Amino acid sequence: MFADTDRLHIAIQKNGRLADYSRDLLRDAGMRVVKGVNDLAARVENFPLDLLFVRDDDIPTFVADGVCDFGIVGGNVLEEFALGTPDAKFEIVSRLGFGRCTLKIAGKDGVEYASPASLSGKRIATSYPLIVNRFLADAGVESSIVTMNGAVELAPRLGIADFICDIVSTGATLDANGLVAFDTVYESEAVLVRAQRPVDAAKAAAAEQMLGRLEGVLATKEAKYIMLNAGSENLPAITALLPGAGAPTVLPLHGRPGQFAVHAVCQESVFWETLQKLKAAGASAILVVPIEKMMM
Ligand SMILES: Nc1ncnc2c1ncn2[C@@H]1O[C@H](COP(=O)(O)OP(=O)(O)OP(=O)(O)O)[C@@H](O)[C@H]1O
Ligand SMILES: O=P(O)(O)OC[C@H]1O[C@H](OP(=O)(O)OP(=O)(O)O)[C@H](O)[C@@H]1O
Ligand SMILES: [Mg+2]
Repeated sequence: MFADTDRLHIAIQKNGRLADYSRDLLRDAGMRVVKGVNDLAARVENFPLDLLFVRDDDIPTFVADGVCDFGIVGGNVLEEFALGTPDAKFEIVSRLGFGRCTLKIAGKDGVEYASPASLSGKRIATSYPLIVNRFLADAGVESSIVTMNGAVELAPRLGIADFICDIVSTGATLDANGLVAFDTVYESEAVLVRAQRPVDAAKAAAAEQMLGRLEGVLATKEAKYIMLNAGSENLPAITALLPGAGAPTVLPLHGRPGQFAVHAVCQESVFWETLQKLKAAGASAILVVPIEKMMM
């Protein structure tokens, strides 16, 4: 299957934080995955695409080496790879809005941290030595880095490091280990990464089609169709409140002079607060409906 050069290949995480989101994204783009010959690869039956299920750490290499045309990987993992492989050829096609987390400097509750200078001469445990190195270099600080592949949060308790730099999302893992976050080193989310190498016209066309669909899926995730009624005097204030909407459609309401229906696609999240503001600005009969598919 891997040798089939007519088909696109995408590497996604086999198990872990990004695995389900990655599969869901491809499914939402209409890719019907059939079970593979083993659990390391699978074929899409209605599109020239094969999926490779791998460890997240291997995804940047697969893409940069051209084994895969695309990959879905945490921005943090890709950044660490890029710092260690400056000649690697790849490009980030889009940020995917899931796998959001932050690399943070943390230490035992009570340890002193005022600024990065507090790390001077200290030991920092991390799985992201190159990102941490850059952070230290930017701050003009010298520390020693202890590289660990996992369970980084244990390092201060084990006495092998004074600080850690690890992934934080809710902060529950830090809490559970008696650690406190002091500083932000890197903000991350999952990204779609693409190999930079020439491909034949058919494959290039398939890649563009896939990207168009993925763009549509990402755009519809937040997007909502909003409908409301309002008097003409309130239209300017109301249209200004619609989040990420282009020019809305404004139609006169039958038998109600001076009253209009406003329809718009909002590209950004529509929160309850927005609806309350719209109502206060004179809107009534406000409806917000999800958009299933969109192609711009
Ligand atoms: N708590 C979290 N919340 C949100 N995103 C996270 C969180 N932890 C990790 N991530 C993101 O998901 C990616 C994968 O995390 P995961 O913990 O599944 O990796 P892993 O254990 O190294 O998996 P693998 O077995 O593939 O090597 C991380 O690189 C990061 O981008
Ligand atoms: O701030 P929190 O919401 O607690 O999330 C942070 C934790 O999540 C990740 O680990 P994960 O749970 O994916 O397990 P892993 O260590 O086996 O990768 C990460 O390595 C942190 O330990
Ligand atoms: Mg990993």
